[in-house]
Parts: sequence; structure tokens; C-alpha cells
Amino acid sequence: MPSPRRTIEGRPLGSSGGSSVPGSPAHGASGGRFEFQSLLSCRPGTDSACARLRASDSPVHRRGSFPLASSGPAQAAPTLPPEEDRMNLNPSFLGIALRSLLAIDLWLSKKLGVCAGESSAWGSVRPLMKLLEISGHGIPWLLGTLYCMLRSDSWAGREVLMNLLFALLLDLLLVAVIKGLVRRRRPAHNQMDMFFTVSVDKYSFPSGHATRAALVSRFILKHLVLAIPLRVLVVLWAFVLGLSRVMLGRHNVTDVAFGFFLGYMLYSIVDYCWLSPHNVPVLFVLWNHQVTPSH
Ligand SMILES: CC(C)=CCC/C(C)=C/COP(=O)(O)O
Repeated sequence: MPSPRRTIEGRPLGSSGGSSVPGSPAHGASGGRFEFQSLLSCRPGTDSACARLRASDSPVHRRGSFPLASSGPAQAAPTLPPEEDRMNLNPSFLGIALRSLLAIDLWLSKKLGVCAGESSAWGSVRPLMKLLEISGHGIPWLLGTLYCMLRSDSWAGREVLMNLLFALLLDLLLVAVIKGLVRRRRPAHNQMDMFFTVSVDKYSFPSGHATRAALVSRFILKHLVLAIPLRVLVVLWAFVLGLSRVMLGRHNVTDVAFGFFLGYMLYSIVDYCWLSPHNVPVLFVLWNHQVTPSH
């Protein structure tokens, strides 16, 4: 006797679902599509992805092409779900991946937060970490750049410092906008005792110190002629500053990782929009009048 043809879920064709319960281990094992079945077997309202799949206007139900979901004649055809229906299910996998990444992120950040308080495992090095924090803070970088720019006696130096100032301001603006949009809270173990913060700094994504560290170190490496040991020191400073954000409990690992990425990319933007007497002459002419008044 010929064996009955099977659908992609491993159910004999022609059965209306009574003998094989979608989502049951036997059913899942035979079809090897647990991801579909677990979504279809959950109760309506218990999961939004499930609710979406069960909705009467779901393309899967409407077309009747998904054998488990329909009881009409279309059930007899061993058809795969249309391409776009399979795509509809992808967000749940993406969601699981993102949730797993988030869980690892929180776990790792808590583990690495060894300087989060005076009584933490590495509480004694907290003052050193806070010193590092000031080395990457926006205020010293802005004031330092402005001061050097005004004191510079070469036009080439002024041009570079003007672009660094532009980069630092752009970085502050971009980080503030992203923090305001994402609104990710700082880790629960963080003590909010930072030097000079603004309102968006109650949020942690992305790390402003990490963006600045990546941006500034790339800027320095490109525009300052430094001996190799100093170049290594610059990279090391950026890396340790990023790590210290997690150790202080200020940030999760992903805040710092994204911060590094953003700062790195931001430098490319600044380099692309480089301000010079050729593309923004007005800026330099105005400054020329300010610095060397003719009357
Ligand atoms: C308002 C100015 C000029 C700088 C703020 C600098 C600051 C406090 C950034 C926050 O950094 P994290 O996001 O790494 O904690």
C-alpha cells in the first residue's frame, strides 16, 4: 500500500488535523519545523507573533496555502508557504536573536561592572576610572580645542583644530539625539555621580565617551605626526576608556561597542566635510578679521 504523501509539516495529506496536534513533540519532530508549530500552537493573546499569525486577515490564512492553517481543498496541495509568508516569520527569529544578545549584554556588563561602587570587587580603582572618565569628557575636549585653536600661530594648525571642534560638536549633537530617541536606561548598578552631565545623559545608548574616544583617536592618528609608541598609547587610551565605562557601571557593553562604531564613522563624515578656506572661505575670512583686525 503506497504511503500517504506528506505536507512540509510531516502530516499525511487529507487529514484535517485531528490526529496530529500541531506543536506536539511528535508532530514537530516529524516535520522538523518547530518554529512554525510553536508559533501556531500557542494560545491567542499569549504572544504577539502568534496572535499575528492567527489573525483572520493573515496572508497565510487568507490564501489557505499553509496546510496546518486551513481546512479547505487547498489543504491537499503539498505547497510550501509563499516566499513573503516565510519572510513574515523572520522577525520572530530576529527578535529571539536580539533578546539573546541583550541578555548576554546585560549579564556581561554586570560581570564587568567591578568598579561600580566603592564596595565592588575592584572598588579601590574607582578613582582611577573616574580620572579616565574626565580624560574623555566633552568639556575638557571642547575647551582644550578652543584654547589651542585661538593660540595657534599657523593657519594649518587652526584649520585642523577648527575641524576637531566641529567634530566634537557634531558628536555631542548626534549622541544627544540618539540617546533621546533610544532612551535606554543606564545599568541599575550605576551610581550617577558623573562630572557635568546634561538631561539626556541619564540614558546610556550610545556611550558618549566611547564615540569621543574613537573619533578623537582617529583624528589624532590622522592629523598629528606621532612616534609609534605614542600612536599605540592613543589607541590604548580609547580602548581602556571604553572598557572603563562598563567597569564603572555607567554602560552596558553594547552601548560602548556602538559608541566606538559611531565615533569611527563620524570621523569619516568629518573628513569628508573637511572645513577649509576653499569650501567655507567665509569662516576663515571672518576669523582672520577677528584675529588680526586691520583697523
Ligand atoms: C555637555 C557636555 C559638553 C558633555 C557631556 C559629556 C557627558 C557627560 C557624556 C556622557 O558620556 P557617557 O554617555 O559615556 O556616559
